[in-house]
Amino acid sequence: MLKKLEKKYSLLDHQLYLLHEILKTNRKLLLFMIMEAICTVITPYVSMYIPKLGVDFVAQKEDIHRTILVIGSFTAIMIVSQALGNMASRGKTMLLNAVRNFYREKLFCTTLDCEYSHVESPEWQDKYEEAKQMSVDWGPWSATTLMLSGMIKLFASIFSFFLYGHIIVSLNLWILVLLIVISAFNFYAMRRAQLHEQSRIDERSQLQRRRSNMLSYASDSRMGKDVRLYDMSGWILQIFNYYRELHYRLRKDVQQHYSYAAFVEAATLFIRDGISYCYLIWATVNGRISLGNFVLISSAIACFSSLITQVSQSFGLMMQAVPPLDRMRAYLDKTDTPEPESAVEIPKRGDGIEIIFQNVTFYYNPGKLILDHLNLTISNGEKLALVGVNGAGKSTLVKLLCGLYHPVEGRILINGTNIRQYKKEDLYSIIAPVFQDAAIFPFTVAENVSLKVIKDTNREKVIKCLNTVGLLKEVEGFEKGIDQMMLHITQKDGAILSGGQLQKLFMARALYKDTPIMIFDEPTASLDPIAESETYEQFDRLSSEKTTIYISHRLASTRFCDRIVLLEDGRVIANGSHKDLLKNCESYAQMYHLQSLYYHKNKEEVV
Ligand SMILES: Nc1ncnc2c1ncn2[C@@H]1O[C@H](COP(=O)(O)OP(=O)(O)OP(=O)(O)O)[C@@H](O)[C@H]1O
Repeated sequence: MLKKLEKKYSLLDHQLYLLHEILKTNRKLLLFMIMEAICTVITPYVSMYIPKLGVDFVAQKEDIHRTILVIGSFTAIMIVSQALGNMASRGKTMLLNAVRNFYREKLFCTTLDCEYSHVESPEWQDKYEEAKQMSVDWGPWSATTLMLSGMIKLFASIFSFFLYGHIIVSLNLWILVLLIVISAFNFYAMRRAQLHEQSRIDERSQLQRRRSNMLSYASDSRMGKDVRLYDMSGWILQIFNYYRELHYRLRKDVQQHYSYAAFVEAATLFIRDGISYCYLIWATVNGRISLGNFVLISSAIACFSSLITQVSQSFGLMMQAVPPLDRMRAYLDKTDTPEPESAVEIPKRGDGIEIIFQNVTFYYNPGKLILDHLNLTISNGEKLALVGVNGAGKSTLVKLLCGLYHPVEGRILINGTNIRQYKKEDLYSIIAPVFQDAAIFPFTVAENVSLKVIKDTNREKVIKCLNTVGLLKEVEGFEKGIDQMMLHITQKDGAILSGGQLQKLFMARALYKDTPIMIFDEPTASLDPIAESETYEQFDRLSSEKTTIYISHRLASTRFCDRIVLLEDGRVIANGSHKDLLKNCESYAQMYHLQSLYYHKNKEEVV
């Protein structure tokens, strides 16, 4: 899957890709780009002729009116071209910003929609950050901008090459050949420096990411407590300075290569200009060319030389944009598992639900088996508890059921159909999970329960769900009740809930969704054992007809379930009611009695 992110495209392929997108979404930009390129060619070309004409007219004692008219016209053309060029350049800069925003949004939407396994994959996240930062987040140095700006310069340079070349050939073809050969040396030296910079670009972006991560620690509330209480600021600063030093050394090394290129350029400039100007002076003194042409050709030689530098710079910038664009496009290419071609209809309300895990094997990384040929059937309306030590695979099992990951072997069936035969959204629509690490969004309390925009939120239902989980009283205490914004980090008056209250809110969310399958993956860990037990039993009463999976480490809280499944090493090692397991499963009984010693309020509570 990650191999797809390594896909490589050619420079031309990227250029055509960007042009194609611009043609579809941003034609004005294409117009500005063409206009800027044309003006970039015309302005210096016309301005080069003005001194030549001036010298020619003076030498030929031309009529003053004609002189003014001709030179005035050339000057006017130059000014208009310059103005149009500036206008096009400003428009282009604004629209290049729009291009970056367009791709930023595309990357964002791809990430919002991609398979969940990607979201949990650090490699994938890294690739996303890389693609985003280098392609759109670096302003004018972003790959999308570098490529498009480079194209304008290259286009203008190719045209100018023929125009200036034509002027120089009128002096001597060999001077043009000399200029090209010597410029080729420059080009080579510059390319070497650019290739060296490219070879270190991954290292540079990694360092920049690490540095910006370190910077974010200063304002990250999750880290703020530990940073202060464990006196970590000196340590963090030390690491930050270490990255800064590495970054500085890297930049110095890259700069050194550019310095060699600059030295080659200076040396070749001396030889190139020395030979061309000597020949030019010789030709002028011997009457082979006029004084006006001397002025024109000397300007053409100077422009030709800077043209070569410009070509190598634009080429280098475009080449620099290739790897980030490779990553951006590979990221944007659909890498998700395709939806089934002919999806099966999802069970309707009232159809009943039966879940079967059939020989399910799963691992995140080959070599560490998480579920090992697991078989489990959950019948309609059953209340099932999944228990087991940390890392036994309980959360993984429910992630598989939700379709967030897929079994490596075996199948999961809902009402006899492999869940991969259902459309993703359809499957999601029949499951209401509450995970340990659920998130609060910077919306109102009501929206955080319904997870819908306020106009589509059923306020009565929100209030009912909050009441059921025992959170209504707290919410009514907020100034704006269920319309109070949440997250005080992003909202000045954002509501702050305690860990336990947040978990109640997540449960209200699942109740609001009102689906035939409910999953509670330790959402009550922040509640005290008695509150957890009471909450679960209340849920049981409310969701009597639903198929429900409870995950908990507190065995007393799941006693009420129809069946308890004990997971160990990715397999079901015991399976039965609380009483059965106490009688027949030694490890369950041992765990239960150990916990009871801590939790029981009086002797009678321990079975
Ligand atoms: N995204 C992931 N990538 C790689 N390994 C993972 C990932 N998520 C979980 N694991 C590993 O899979 C194993 C099972 O994790 P899982 O969360 O399913 O266990 P659990 O029984 O729910 O544990 P706990 O009771 O601590 O919540 C653990 O060893 C964990 O490190």
